[in-house]
Amino acid sequence: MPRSLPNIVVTGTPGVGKTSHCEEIARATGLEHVAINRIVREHECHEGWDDEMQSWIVDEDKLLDALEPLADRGGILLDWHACDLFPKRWVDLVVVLRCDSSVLYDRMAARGYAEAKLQENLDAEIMEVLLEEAREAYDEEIVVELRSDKVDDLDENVERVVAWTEAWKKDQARRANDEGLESEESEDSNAMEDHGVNGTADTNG
Ligand SMILES: Nc1ncnc2c1ncn2[C@@H]1O[C@H](COP(=O)(O)OP(=O)(O)OP(=O)(O)O)[C@@H](O)[C@H]1O
Repeated sequence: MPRSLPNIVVTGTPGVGKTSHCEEIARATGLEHVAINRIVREHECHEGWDDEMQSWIVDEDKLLDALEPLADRGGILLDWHACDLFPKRWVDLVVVLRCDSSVLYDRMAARGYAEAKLQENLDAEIMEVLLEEAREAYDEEIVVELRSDKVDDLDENVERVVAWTEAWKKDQARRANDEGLESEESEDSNAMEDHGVNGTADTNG
């Protein structure tokens, strides 16, 4: 069953602005912000807490099971610092947020991140780990890289995603309409055949 609302993955290194973006996009589009950390906690899709990295050790199978009904329904913003576990069929757009490393350092330091986590995240941002992961997992044309260094970037990015969402919805509605017309046409032609209008079978009988 085709979805009438898109699913969007918003990904990037911790601190790049995924939550801020998802909250604004959700407000502007009505899509549902699905913070994976919350789902992991609420549905217990984990094998415990990693103290050093200050994050859950995620059980991906359980997580995907918990997300599947939402993804099938459509209209969700998946907010997480990884993306390649989400099946391709769920995903219509992947937004990879990028941030200047000194800006990111300041954001993480302000949050009091442990040194190990801070360093690993900075390295990941510099090495473009998330961008690479997204490009390997999904078709090139659905992966967009957006800067998130300043508030103006955030506003601009939200506007772009809102415009994309509107265009996607229109396109999907047009397709559904075209398919509906096609199936009506084929029903009509079957009906005509059934009644011998189009065929030759009945003409002699
Ligand atoms: N484009 C931006 N310009 C200025 N500040 C920003 C921008 N994006 C995010 N911030 C700020 O950076 C901090 C981290 O943002 P946010 O929580 O949205 O990041 P995140 O990627 O969701 O992090 P995490 O993965 O740890 O949840 C917040 O204080 C937020 O206000």
